[in-house]
Amino acid sequence: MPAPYRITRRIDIDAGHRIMTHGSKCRHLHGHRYGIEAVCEAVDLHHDGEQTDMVLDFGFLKAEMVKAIDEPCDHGFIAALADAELLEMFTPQGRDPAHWRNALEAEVRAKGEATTTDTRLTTKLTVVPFQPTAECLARHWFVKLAEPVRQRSGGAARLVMVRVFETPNCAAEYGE
Ligand SMILES: Nc1nc2c(c(=O)[nH]1)N=C([C@H](O)[C@H](O)COP(=O)(O)OP(=O)(O)OP(=O)(O)O)CN2
Repeated sequence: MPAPYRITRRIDIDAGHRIMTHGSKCRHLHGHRYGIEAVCEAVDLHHDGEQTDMVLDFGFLKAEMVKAIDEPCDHGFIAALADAELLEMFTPQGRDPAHWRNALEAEVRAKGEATTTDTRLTTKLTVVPFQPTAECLARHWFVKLAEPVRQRSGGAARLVMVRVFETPNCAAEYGE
C-alpha cells in the first residue's frame, strides 16, 4: 500500500550544459533555468519534536537540495566526463588537458561528480559520468538526496522521486 502522506519541495537553478550525443540543437552549449522537485512520502507523521505533524520539514528538505544540487551546479556548467573536447575548452591556460581531466575523472569515479573552479575562466564546472540529460540529472540528484532525506526525517520519510524541468514544458522523473 502506498504511504498516504507526500510532500514536494522545489528549487530552481541556472546552469549550462550540452548533450554531445544529441542529433540536433542540444549539442550546442546552452543553459536552462532548471526546476527541481523532490517528492517524499511517509506512512505516518512525526508525533513529537520540531517536525510534529510533518513528513519532513520543508526547510530541512530545501537545505539538503541546496547542498546536493544548488551548491555544485547553480550558475555553473554541467559537463559529461566523456565530452573531451568540451573539457579541453575548460582546461586552465598552460595546463595539460589530459592531466587536468584525469584528476577530475578520479574524483568523478570516487564521488559520482566533480565540481571545480580551477578552470580556464575560473567558472564553476561540474563533471558527471553521464550525458547531462534531464533523466540522468534526475537519477543523479535522487541518489544524492535519498539518504539525507532519511536522516533529516529521523527515518520517517522516504524520497520517492526527483523531477527535473529543463524548460517549463519538458520534465523527466526518476523514482524508486
Ligand atoms: N528526453 C529528453 N529529451 C531531450 C532532452 C533531455 O534531457 N531529455 N534535452 C534536450 C535539450 O537539452 C533541450 O534544451 C530541451 O528540449 P526541447 O524541447 O527541444 O527544447 P525547446 O527549446 O523547444 O523547449 P520549449 O519548452 O518548447 O521552449 C532535448 N531533448
